[in-house]
Amino acid sequence: MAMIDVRDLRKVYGPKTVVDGVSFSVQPGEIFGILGPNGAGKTTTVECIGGLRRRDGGSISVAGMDPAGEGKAFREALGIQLQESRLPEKQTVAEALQLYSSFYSRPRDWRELIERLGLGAQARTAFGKLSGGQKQRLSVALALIGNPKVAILDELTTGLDPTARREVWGLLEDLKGTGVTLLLVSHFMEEAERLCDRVAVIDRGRVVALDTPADLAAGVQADQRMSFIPSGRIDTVALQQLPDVHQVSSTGERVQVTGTDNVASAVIIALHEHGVAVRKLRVDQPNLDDAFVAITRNAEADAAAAQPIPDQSTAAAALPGGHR
Ligand SMILES: Nc1ncnc2c1ncn2[C@@H]1O[C@H](COP(=O)(O)OP(=O)(O)OP(=O)(O)O)[C@@H](O)[C@H]1O
Repeated sequence: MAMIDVRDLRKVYGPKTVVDGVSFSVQPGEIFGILGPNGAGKTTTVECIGGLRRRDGGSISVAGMDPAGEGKAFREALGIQLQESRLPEKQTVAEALQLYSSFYSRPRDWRELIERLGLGAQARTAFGKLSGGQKQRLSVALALIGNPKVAILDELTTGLDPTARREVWGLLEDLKGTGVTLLLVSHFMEEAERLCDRVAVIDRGRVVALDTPADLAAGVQADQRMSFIPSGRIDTVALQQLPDVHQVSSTGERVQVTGTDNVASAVIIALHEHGVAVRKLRVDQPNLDDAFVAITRNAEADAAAAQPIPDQSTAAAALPGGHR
């Protein structure tokens, strides 16, 4: 049975439908990512799943429970880290964690948790004195303190420096083996690629792609990119004419070439034939970042194509002095 099952979820604010038929299910122990542009409906979706917002349509099941009928068993099963967490300014890290521990029947050891999250030295620091990154780490700790079956982490590492980000990723990788199911909202493709078993891309309130990060990246019709420093002068016009090459450019002594899957070997062989070696070679395959850009660009084009063509007579009539 799925740990999270969302069917045809809808959420409306006034005249605006911000979640428009979202469906997906997450298996026990899976790390599932939700990606999407700003305002796509990601937070609204996970807040409905977490029982923090009332849905307007569809069904949700989390560990077999409906968040709309939320009770103690539901709160025990779920940990939520939200984009902005606010605690009393004077409450210390230790006090907050002890208080949150008391809400659960099987809490984690908070001392071990803050050590893992690099917050050990701040145990006696008041919330108001923590840096943005430290507040973020504390909010992750508060989401995990109850040993939840499901944790929802919304923009988990936003505001963290690269080292802290990697520490948090390490903690989640450790958690993965323990069977907890993680629902992760992220803007970082590297984070999703590294942590998530599968991701859903949400755009304008709809799921526009759902797959493993590797399969989403493999599905992108993007050029392969290579760059290198040639050992001698090269004829960029001749390079541009190779059948596998789409574009050649250069920055300083480094030459960038894009083209088909075969572009790297085609360029290396062609240059070798002219006695030029390729140094400091970099070849980039399309990644989740490319997939995200392609998927959301396609979704935008589909949405534009679906716009009704304005009725010319009405449009003209609406103009000052328009024909009636
Ligand atoms: N309480 C609210 N009342 C009215 N509109 C809202 C409310 N909360 C969110 N919205 C709107 O719903 C849409 C989706 O917002 P949501 O926060 O779910 O997007 P998101 O994908 O999480 O965005 P971001 O990546 O910027 O955090 C946005 O247009 C937002 O302005």
